[in-house]
Amino acid sequence: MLEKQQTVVKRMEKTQLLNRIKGKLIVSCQALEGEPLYGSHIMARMALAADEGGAVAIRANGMEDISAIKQATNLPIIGLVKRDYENSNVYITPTKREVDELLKVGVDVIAIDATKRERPNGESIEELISYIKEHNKFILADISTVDEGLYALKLGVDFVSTTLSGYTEYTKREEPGPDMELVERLVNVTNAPIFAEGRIGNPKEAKEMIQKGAHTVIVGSAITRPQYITKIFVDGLLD
Ligand SMILES: CC(=O)N[C@H](C=O)[C@@H](O)[C@H](O)[C@H](O)COP(=O)(O)O
Repeated sequence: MLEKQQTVVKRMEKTQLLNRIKGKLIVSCQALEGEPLYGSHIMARMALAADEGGAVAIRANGMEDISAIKQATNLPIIGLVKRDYENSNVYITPTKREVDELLKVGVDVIAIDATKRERPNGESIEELISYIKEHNKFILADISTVDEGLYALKLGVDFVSTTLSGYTEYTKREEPGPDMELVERLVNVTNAPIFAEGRIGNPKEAKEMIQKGAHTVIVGSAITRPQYITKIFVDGLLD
């Protein structure tokens, strides 16, 4: 009976979260070592600013940033851990080690690289997803193709995000801007919630993603990376 009740509670929590973010903006507050705004206290202020501006959730990287952000805002957190491994190009929550760190710090959703690429230490996407599900956590699958999204859903992830379109060897593209087509194709083949993420540069593009069927939009650099925003203006003056 207890298991059945837990399932019902999780389903209600998922519905509440989806209703809270539907058609709204999630802000990714991330800065890696070497970026001007690197530092948990800075990312916490970024998250507070995003909250004040009307963001409905925060995407954040690493235990320190997530812990600091949780002090600054009560918004739901999509957590990930970026870590490079020698024998793999997968760096967004690549293994159980990163999942354990997110379980320790506490997040609402765990974001993982769910591309078809080789994972570090021979770990498989199947075992990573079942490990997270054993811990009763919602999963956001960061993908770069429709097939990766469908496969991740088959494995039981809760949501799919177009985060890695243009970043995998087999989806590299020169033109700037978000992958509207990937969102459109995904919403046409599944009813699962599709999050539009990656290179969304302005409110018009964000709105277009929602109109194409994305459940929510996640924007990072265009809001939280001033070095990127400055370059957009500098380049714009040269046009
Ligand atoms: C490719 C990769 O590692 N993307 C990361 C995923 O967590 C973040 O660095 C992005 O900022 C985030 O996905 C939002 O995208 P954009 O910054 O383009 O709005």
